[in-house]
Amino acid sequence: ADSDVEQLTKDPKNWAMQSGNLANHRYSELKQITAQNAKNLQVAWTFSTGVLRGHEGGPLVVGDTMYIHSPFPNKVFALSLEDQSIRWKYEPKQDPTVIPVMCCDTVNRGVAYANGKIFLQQADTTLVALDAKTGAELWKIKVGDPKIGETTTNTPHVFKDKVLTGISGGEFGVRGRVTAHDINTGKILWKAYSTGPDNELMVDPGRTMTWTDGKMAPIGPNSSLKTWQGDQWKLGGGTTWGWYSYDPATNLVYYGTGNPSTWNPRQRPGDNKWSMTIFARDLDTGMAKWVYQMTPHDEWDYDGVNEMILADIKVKGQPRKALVHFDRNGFGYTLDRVSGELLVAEKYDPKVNWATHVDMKTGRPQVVAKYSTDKNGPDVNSKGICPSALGSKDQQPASFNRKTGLFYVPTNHVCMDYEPFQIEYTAGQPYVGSTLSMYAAPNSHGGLGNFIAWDAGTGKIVWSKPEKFSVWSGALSTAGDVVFYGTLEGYLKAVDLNGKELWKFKTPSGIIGNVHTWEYKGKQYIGVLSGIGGWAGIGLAAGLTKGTEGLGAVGGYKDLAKYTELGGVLTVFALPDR
Ligand SMILES: O=C(O)c1cc(C(=O)O)c2c(n1)C(=O)C(=O)c1cc(C(=O)O)[nH]c1-2
Repeated sequence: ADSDVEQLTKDPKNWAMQSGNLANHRYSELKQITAQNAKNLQVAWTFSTGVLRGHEGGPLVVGDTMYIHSPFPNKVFALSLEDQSIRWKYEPKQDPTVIPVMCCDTVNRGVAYANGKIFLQQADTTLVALDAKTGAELWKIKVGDPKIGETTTNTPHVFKDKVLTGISGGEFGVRGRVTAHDINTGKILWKAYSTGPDNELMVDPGRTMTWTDGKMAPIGPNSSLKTWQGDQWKLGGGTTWGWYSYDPATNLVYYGTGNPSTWNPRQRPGDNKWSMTIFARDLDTGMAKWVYQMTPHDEWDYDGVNEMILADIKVKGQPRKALVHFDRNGFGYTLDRVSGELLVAEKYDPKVNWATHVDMKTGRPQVVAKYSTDKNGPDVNSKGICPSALGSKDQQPASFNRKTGLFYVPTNHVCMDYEPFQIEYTAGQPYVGSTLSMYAAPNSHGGLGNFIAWDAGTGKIVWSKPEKFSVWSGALSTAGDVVFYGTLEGYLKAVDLNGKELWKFKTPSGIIGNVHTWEYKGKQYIGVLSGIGGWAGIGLAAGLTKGTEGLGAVGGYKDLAKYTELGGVLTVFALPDR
């Protein structure tokens, strides 16, 4: 039977999934807080998680209870919304040797809820189900092995009667996959890899389709194996640490795969399928209906895992069941989510220079030779590549506003120098093979970020608001015509539908969490986790100082230390009582 999660997300008083609903909208129908009164927002209450390092994701609200998570050691708190008392607290025991095999800070993107259970995906790859009333463990299962660099950071995704887990470790030669579990027992129902033989990919060579020559065509046999040398696919990456979505009408689940391992592209000739790919799979069987590879043979670390947003919008004048995806590679993609057809692929940061455009017939980006780190070769520093390896956007999810039909997108405005080198694989050791430095996009406003509004039907930027740092926080838009996002300095900001700043508040630490909203006893609240970290904040989070450390992020974001310090705190806002 289906779980209650879909029903719970239909009541805007709840915030029952990390992204608000199955379609990853990050949009709320609540409208007590409006563009007119947002300037009056005040702090209602705060809560410290007691954990330092980066706080991604956000709490869930179901009924009168809030569920708050933390980064490693992955604590979970159930708070009463009545008096903020702690109903229960859960803290798993985990071996801290997992910390050094997490590429981009000890982040966790939050818990999931369904049928009276809380699902937590721990850093050490344990998926645990807790009783939402008591915090008691109901079952747990380990989905990976940190000894070979496998960790988990993404939220578990509950769709219907299943909970889906991903895997991280593209920087350690981990072989990506998605695993579907029974929500009642944790039992594995299917497991689908990103690379390898057809049966392990869970594809049907004759029926799994992809965009070829301006139309959909079957992928054919050995579609992944053919695109790797020897058995390199076994260490091939394509990890699955992003934000998935699900469409009940088609029963398809959508997610993206990350970079191929290693970052030295000369070592892995071929298209490296199906890394950097959007998968559409039948939720019940796990079989792929269609796939689309955004960045064949990646040479820049443009992981394809960013959120898959399902939106019914007009594309070039025609109503479409679309999937919208802001890829790390700097292109905003609009696809038909039923068939997989490519509809729009345009740059959502005008500084993107590694490719001139996406060829709409082949679906392939047209790479500029000067920025090809493979052509330039190992031990050559390819300079001035935009975007940097963090992409024009990383994991920070955008909001789809069902009223305006537009997307509000937190972005990076960062370029890089990238120097690949030969690397040998050693299990559990970094398998990166590149030295990076990062800096604000040259000849622009000097900042490292923009917060933009995007029209996915035409592929055009509607407005762009410059930011000093990358916007590493998930956005929220509401029926009150307000858009919220957090900044790395620590401001929570409210802007109107034209991007005009209405209000801001400096929270205790830099924000990489996602803004969310709920209603309790007739009052609308806005909440956000602060706690600097993630890849952009890794210098502060892990105490690194050398510019090229943190894969180049330490140098790029060194000025953050002038604005903020570590510490995980939830800050909750509301309008004053009249
Ligand atoms: O390839 C991977 O498995 C993997 C995992 C993660 C992660 O799990 O956090 C990140 C990345 N890659 C990555 O490329 C990246 O830019 C990144 C940023 C962050 C973050 O939380 O700020 N995580 C990750």
